Amino acid sequence: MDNLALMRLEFVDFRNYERFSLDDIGPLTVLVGPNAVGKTNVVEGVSLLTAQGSFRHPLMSQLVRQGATHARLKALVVSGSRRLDLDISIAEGKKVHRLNGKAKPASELRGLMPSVAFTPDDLFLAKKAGALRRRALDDLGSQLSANHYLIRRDYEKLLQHKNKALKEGADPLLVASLNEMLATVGSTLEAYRRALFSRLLAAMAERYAQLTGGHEALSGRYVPSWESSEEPTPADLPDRDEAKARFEKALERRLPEELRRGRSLVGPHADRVELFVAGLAVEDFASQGQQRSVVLAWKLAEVALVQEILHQQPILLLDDVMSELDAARRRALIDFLADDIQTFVTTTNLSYFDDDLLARARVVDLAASSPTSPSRPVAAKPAPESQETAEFHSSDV
Ligand SMILES: Nc1ncnc2c1ncn2[C@@H]1O[C@H](COP(=O)(O)OP(=O)(O)OP(=O)(O)O)[C@@H](O)[C@H]1O
Repeated sequence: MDNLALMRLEFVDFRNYERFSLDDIGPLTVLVGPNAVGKTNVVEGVSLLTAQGSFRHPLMSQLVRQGATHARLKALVVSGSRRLDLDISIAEGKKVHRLNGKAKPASELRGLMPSVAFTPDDLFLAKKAGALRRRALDDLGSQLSANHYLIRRDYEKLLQHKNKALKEGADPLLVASLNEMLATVGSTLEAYRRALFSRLLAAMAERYAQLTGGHEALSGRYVPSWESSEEPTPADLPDRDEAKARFEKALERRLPEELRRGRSLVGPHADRVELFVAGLAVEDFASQGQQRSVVLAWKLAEVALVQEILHQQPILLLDDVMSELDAARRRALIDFLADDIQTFVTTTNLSYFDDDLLARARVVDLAASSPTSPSRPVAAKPAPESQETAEFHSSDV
């Protein structure tokens, strides 16, 4: 396994930071501070530099500090004698990625230094079988395979084009010709998603069993929008050619309805990613605790898949999730951190962490160096020896 490590971070005019830098980053960094100090912004910066995208899916302009014209993010990543300088500049709605000073398309950089983020919003992964689960699959797939990223991007462009045409009451012949392209691109995207979901599900089921003592089984299926959710199990899904043929038929069948309603009704944007605990749909039947275990299993499975497919340890970004988990699930997550996965954790309160973990962590108090909230001690636990502050200047917002 290749173990690239993030050694240095630097932001200029990114989110609330005029300047932020962190050096000599170790295996475990705990970013602590009160609400709105900029904890999520730091892990978002790491996500942009590593996953080449943000788990918040913001507009480009939102990343640039209010009042500034452009933002710059830099990271130094090292593995033995290998050294990578990653750099992103954002200005006028454009993002330029550089590797060792050379501009590169983001699609070439994905997977180089992958990361897995776990944020409170991920808890919604357990609540609905639609958009969020599809997006989580595509975000993971985009880091694991440049093709997944490109095919998803092409599909979204085509879909936008088709929706615009439908809205403007375009000629059915134009829509039919767009459908031809959609069938090819859409069935490929679906094939990527289905293959990825089947691997993710296997890893999730294993982790779910570990988290719950094996008392109940987690299962799931990927249901294409052209399929009835009542019938098939994943094993029954057809091969790629047959799937494309069925998708084409559904596009043809539903064209009159699409023309009438002015939007696209069938395709991977409407597929369902279904999950069941003991045979019952997670979003409808699972308890809050079961839903949290499902999400934790999903995230741990993402880490496992990155290791398995890219032979690379991902960086783990845990944004304010400790407060969302109960003691048992917190323990499970902390035990997982014992592995050699470079991790950033944000929290408002260090009491969620035990002494063992704090002893091996570097605790960075983001409030201590802020000009708007001058040095204050971190609450709840005595500051460990390694506690320090980051060098930064936040804006007045
Ligand atoms: N483009 C921007 N320019 C200036 N400030 C911004 C920009 N984007 C976000 N902010 C500000 O950054 C601040 C910190 O946000 P962040 O989400 O990192 O907080 P946090 O420390 O994670 O807080 P919480 O504990 O409440 O989640 C917020 O007050 C937000 O308004």
